[in-house]
Amino acid sequence: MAHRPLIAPSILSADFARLGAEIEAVAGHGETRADWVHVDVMDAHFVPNLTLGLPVVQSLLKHTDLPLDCHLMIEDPDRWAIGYAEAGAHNVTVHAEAAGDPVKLAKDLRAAGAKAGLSIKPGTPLEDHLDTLKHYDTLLVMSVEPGFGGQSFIADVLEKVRTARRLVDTGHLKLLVEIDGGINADTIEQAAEAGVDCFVAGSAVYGAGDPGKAVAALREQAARAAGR
Ligand SMILES: O=C(CO)[C@H](O)[C@H](O)COP(=O)(O)O
Repeated sequence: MAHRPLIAPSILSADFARLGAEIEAVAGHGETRADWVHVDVMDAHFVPNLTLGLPVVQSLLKHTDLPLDCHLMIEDPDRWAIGYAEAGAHNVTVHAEAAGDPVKLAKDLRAAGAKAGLSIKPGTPLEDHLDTLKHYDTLLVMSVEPGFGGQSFIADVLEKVRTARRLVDTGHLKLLVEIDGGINADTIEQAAEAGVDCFVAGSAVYGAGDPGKAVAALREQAARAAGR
């Protein structure tokens, strides 16, 4: 992995009444600028929480030039995901546990101009999806049970990261490995050492006094741990 670590602040931990300003806070210049903004779409069915949907994403896209990394924690993503791609989201990630035909969906998302991601919950084995990973641009490994920010990092999922990393580095796969849940100054190094490319961080960024500085610090820590 030659590129610098990507940091994607999760607006799940932002003030929802000030989303535009909260994204501005990580849209500065240089090291304080986030690489992507992670948008958690939750429907209160696939996960026990309700956040935001396509109309809010459409508004955010008008407000920022940062790439939106839309993580759909919803039932029936086969029906809803394409709208996010058509709206202009950079990545649209669906859950392996929720999608009926995730490979067809990935093809449709790419045809609509987005990067296609597959996400797996902590208890979902990567082995069940190895044959189809070539169809995706990102693999989002959940390191907490999806639904809420501020949970503790589940280190067991790093074995899935290591497996994916090996397959990418040996040329068997071409995707970015992303991790989401419990990423902070105490956990980011082990994730970086395991081979993560993109780190989603909610409370570690929006719970910090200066979200931009938190982005820079996390990126530097990950780069050091990964030897970049
Ligand atoms: O998808 C998520 C939860 O389902 C969030 O993106 C994630 O938990 C980020 O929050 P934190 O960094 O505080 O764990």
